Amino acid sequence: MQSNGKEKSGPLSRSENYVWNNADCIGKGATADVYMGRHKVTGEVCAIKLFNPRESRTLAISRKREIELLKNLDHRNVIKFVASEFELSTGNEVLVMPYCQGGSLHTVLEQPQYGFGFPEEEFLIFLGDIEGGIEYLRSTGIIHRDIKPGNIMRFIDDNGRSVYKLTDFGAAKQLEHDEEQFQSIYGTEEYLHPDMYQRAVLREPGQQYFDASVDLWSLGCTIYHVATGQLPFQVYGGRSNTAVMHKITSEKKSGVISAIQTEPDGNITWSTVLPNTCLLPESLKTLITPVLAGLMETNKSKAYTFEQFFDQVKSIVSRKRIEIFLPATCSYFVLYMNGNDKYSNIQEEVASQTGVMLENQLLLCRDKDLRTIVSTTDEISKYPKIILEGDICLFNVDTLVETMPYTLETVPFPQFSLACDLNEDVKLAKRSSSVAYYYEFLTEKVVRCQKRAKQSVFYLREYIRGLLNPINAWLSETKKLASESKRSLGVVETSLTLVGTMLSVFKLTPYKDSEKIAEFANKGDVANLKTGLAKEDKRIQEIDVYLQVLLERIKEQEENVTSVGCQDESYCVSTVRQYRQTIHGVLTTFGKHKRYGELHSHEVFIHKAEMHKLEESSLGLLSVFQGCLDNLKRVHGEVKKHSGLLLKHLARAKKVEVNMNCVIEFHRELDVRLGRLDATYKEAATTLSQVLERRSSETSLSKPDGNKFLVNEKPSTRDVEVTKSTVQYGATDITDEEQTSKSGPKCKEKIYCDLRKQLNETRLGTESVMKDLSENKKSLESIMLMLQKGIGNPNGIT
Ligand SMILES: Nc1ncnc2c1ncn2[C@@H]1O[C@H](COP(=O)(O)OP(=O)(O)OP(=O)(O)O)[C@@H](O)[C@H]1O
Repeated sequence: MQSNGKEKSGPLSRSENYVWNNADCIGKGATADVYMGRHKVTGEVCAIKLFNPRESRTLAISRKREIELLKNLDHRNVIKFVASEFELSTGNEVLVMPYCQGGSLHTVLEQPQYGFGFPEEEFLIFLGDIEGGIEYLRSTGIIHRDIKPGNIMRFIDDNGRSVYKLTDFGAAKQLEHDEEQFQSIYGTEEYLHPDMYQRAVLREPGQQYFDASVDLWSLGCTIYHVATGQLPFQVYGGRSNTAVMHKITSEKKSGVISAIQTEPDGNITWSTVLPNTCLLPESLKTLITPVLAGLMETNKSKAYTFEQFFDQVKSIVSRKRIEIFLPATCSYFVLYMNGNDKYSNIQEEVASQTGVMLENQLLLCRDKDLRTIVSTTDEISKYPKIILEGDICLFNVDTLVETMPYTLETVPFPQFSLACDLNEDVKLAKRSSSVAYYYEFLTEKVVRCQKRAKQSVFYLREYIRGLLNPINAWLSETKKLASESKRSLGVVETSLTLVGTMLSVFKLTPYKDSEKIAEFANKGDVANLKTGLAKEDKRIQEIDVYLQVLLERIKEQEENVTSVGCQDESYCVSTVRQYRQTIHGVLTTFGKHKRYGELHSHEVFIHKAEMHKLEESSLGLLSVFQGCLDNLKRVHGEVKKHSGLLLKHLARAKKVEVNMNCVIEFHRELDVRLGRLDATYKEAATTLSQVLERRSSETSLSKPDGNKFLVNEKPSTRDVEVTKSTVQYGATDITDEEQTSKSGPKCKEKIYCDLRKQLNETRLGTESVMKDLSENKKSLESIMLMLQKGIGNPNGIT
């Protein structure tokens, strides 16, 4: 029948409070037609289920049961009962429900864009909703008995988000208790438990009683359908091939989640995994596969219980999703982590998904080491949004690892034909449209991977710069620190030498460590520190040269990656989208032609032209996609080269960091030892000062002959040597001989006074040095802090 181009409004039907147009039929089921209607007063849109007037006794029972059950149900994932009324003109009962704009899941899955299943986000919404609905039914003791996409509605909420709702409770049953069994058979072939299939479809005696678990099998088939866009069990010849269908479902091994026969009496391809064309990330597939296997399981001891199903699904949908880009393969992968997992769990999951060992993992969130953003003890649920929303890259710091770009599962377009078979052509156009949607998805992915791959090189470079730039700044600080330390060491050395000499000259035996101090001051630690300081000076020079060369090399590499690959990524995607829309347009035309039934010559001409367009567009789309894929390979090559070089630079940067840490460690140690020397000095100086003071007073009180002191405190030969060679007492050089000759008390008093003055001055000198030292200590601490902040891992190489 050909359209005359005029749309006619159908006759109106009414119930007490609702009105609907008979042309607005939105669905037809075995027992009823469903219309879009409105409330007579409020105008609110609703779905009116008009039950078949010529219903059998069984159908009448099922209608009553559906209405009674629905009245008592109230859950966001179960269709709501609004009213039950009677059509005014016929007296037929109608059930009024909220209108679900998205139609049934069956209609949704029929759309070409879902030809390969739901994308990740929508799939998770569906999974959570169906679990919620079934768990609610279970809590009210109801089994649905006809779970399938046709009985799940897609409601679109105010935010545009899908809410899936179970509907059609015509086959549902209220059980008295959990284990209750029943005999009646309901359900839809493709989703039917094999035992029920045997009775309902094969009409064989088989099992007499069934329990609530039949819903689980149907649920498994439905989830599989949503995840892949196809039924799990497909036999050649479809519904008519009932024997093989029953055979595969009842004889399949545990773990098998799909079985396909493509030729008459042909082999069956069993599979324990989801197909490669499935759009879900590998990690989600891994989580969902055991659930599917547990649901579609005939062996009761291995089959999932409702509780297992609820627990598993709740755990899956509540997981935290972390997307990580892997420049080595130019692909990304997704982690599904528990909220209470920690950083180490991420590392383990990354290792299991990529094979990159824990110690070789460098996880960058943009240009920062992930560990500088989150603490290793933080729970993932507390992670900032930036981490859960992407922009994380994984580098393998083991640069020797060879990598390949990842491969994508391609799907062929169907064979085009000019035979003008209207039924077949619609199928062909529909398949082409699905394939076009699939390539659109892949193109977006490929283009995104190129972009992220280039970004990852940029981020890696910035990360290395982030390590090196502060070192550069610290270097000049450290140089200042080194010269300060040198000065301090000089002053401390002089002070200690002075004190040591005084101790020796005056043979202050009551001061027990005098010998030790003198030796320590003149030969020991100070000398070591001086040598160490000179060595560190040299090391600083070397770091400086190395660092400047490294920064220069990193700069040279800049900009090289951005020039490869698709230059205008959005253009590639929009071109593919345009081709896909054209293909979809052909499907619409072919659908119209099919409805016409037969075509006149001009329409045949149009039909053929459209078929030609279909072929052209498919080829055009494939060529754009192929171009993007080739570009991805080029980008991979460049990224591999550049990230390889940068990772070598990173290893060098880590060496610089280690050397820098040594320098800082040395200064820290120097600081401690100078402090120790100061303490020694102070102790000695105090004792000396006291002794000198005492002697000064004793001398002024004593007789002119003060030899007593000198006899007792004559310096040893070694001390005299030291005194001769190294010490100046103020303006006058004092030697042993001179001391003996200038032995009058006045002279001695003066000497003691001078010495105390000198000591005091030295003491003030060292105090200011110590002040400098404490300043140095502060800048040392701030360098350490910067180092920790900048490098994030003060323990050296990861
Ligand atoms: N609330 C609704 N909003 C929008 N469309 C609806 C709604 N309820 C039902 N439909 C559409 O009507 C179709 C038939 O509805 P329903 O499944 O309730 O009828 P049925 O006769 O019980 O079906 P079955 O053949 O499964 O027994 C659905 O597949 C769906 O496309």
